Amino acid sequence: MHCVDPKSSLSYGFLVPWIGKGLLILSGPKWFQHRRMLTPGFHYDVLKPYVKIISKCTTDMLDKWEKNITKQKTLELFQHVSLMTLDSIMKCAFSFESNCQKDSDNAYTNAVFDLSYLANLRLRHFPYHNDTLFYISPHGYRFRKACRISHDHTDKVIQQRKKSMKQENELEKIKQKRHLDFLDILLLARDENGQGLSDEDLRAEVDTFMFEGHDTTASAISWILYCMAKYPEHQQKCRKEIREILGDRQIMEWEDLSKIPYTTMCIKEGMRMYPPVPGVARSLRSPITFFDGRSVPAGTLIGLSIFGIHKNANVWENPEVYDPLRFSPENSANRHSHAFLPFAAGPRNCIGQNFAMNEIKVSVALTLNRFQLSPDLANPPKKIPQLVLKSLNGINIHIAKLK
Ligand code: HEM
Repeated sequence: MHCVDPKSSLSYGFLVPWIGKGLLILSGPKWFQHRRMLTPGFHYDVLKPYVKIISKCTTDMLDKWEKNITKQKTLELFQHVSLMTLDSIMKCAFSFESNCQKDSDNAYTNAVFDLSYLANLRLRHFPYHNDTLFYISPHGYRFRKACRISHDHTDKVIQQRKKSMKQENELEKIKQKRHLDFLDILLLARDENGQGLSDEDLRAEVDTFMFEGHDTTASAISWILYCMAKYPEHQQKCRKEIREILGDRQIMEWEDLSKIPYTTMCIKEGMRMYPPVPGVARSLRSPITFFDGRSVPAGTLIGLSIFGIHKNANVWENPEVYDPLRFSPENSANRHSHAFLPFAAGPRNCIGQNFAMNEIKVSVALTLNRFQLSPDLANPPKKIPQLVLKSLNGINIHIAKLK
């Protein structure tokens, strides 16, 4: 089961000083052991109560928008949505009240922005592959500073929980008070020898989930809302569907998630055109031969462009056209299972994909229920592939409050 191609140490190694050797980076038996240990953290019973939490986090974001409407003409989505997804991953996975949506300038999200920019810069700038050269450079200095901010943030979350667990001391008491969250699962996890996670492993997992759990979904939601702004006819259809199930309600419930098929198709088409994780890399364990006879030897570093796969004109007719009906059951039936890969595939696929889809559905539905979105034609986004897909000039739209 754990005989999968390892992550390329060149591309992922630059992330280690930041997110440590957590699930995203690990390979071999240790990855397998962690994956098995963490999978229960994404069980349906665990995810169910998160829908209300995410609804509340989205509502807090939308309330802020409503207040800002008169002050500013355009809204840069990514910064608002990042704070919302950070708020919700902290509340859901770590039961941590950060109030991060209250400050417009959050040290952790700013640090994540810097870290993903700098890790990507390092990968593309050959002299920076050398540790010493990188660390003595101004970029290396900024990277270390941002790492410290990020680690301080995660340490605070871990320490607070360890303290409260000591006080409560009994699992049953915790269970009665609230759902077992991801951090409980990490702290209570034991291997076959009864051994828990070391402090280093624990922090790596918290850092990994804190980052993976908010930056990716922020990218997904921002680009999907941008598509909604750009294609008003689809926006309107989604709104109609959403209002039919919500009625007078302002929050989404678990049962609603499966009742918005058109919106779900629009979400998928948004992720096809703007894949939040634009590519992955592997080091080949064994040689592969392609259908045309060409082959690549073992040990080769492979970069796989999810962005490119989603634009493959042999699979997607007119790939630059936004057409949610590509994802109707009829149109999807005969498509290759690996033609659409926002969450990758196989044993190293995204462990958080159900969490992510729920969060995207809730936030898109509640946003469209309350606001009319239109594009800022003077300032269209300029895509930049970092660890997640971002825009050089932000993702700007106009919003208007609906009755
Ligand atoms: C729209 C949102 C998301 C997208 C598009 C996405 C995409 C991906 C992709 C493409 C991978 C494979 C990476 C690789 O092979 O290098 C991955 C892995 C991973 N994702 Fe996500 N992800 C999302 C949300 C999340 C969330 C919400 C979490 C956690 C709560 C999460 C946690 C992880 C972890 C831990 C891995 C590594 C899994 C392993 O290797 O066993 N992701 N994700």
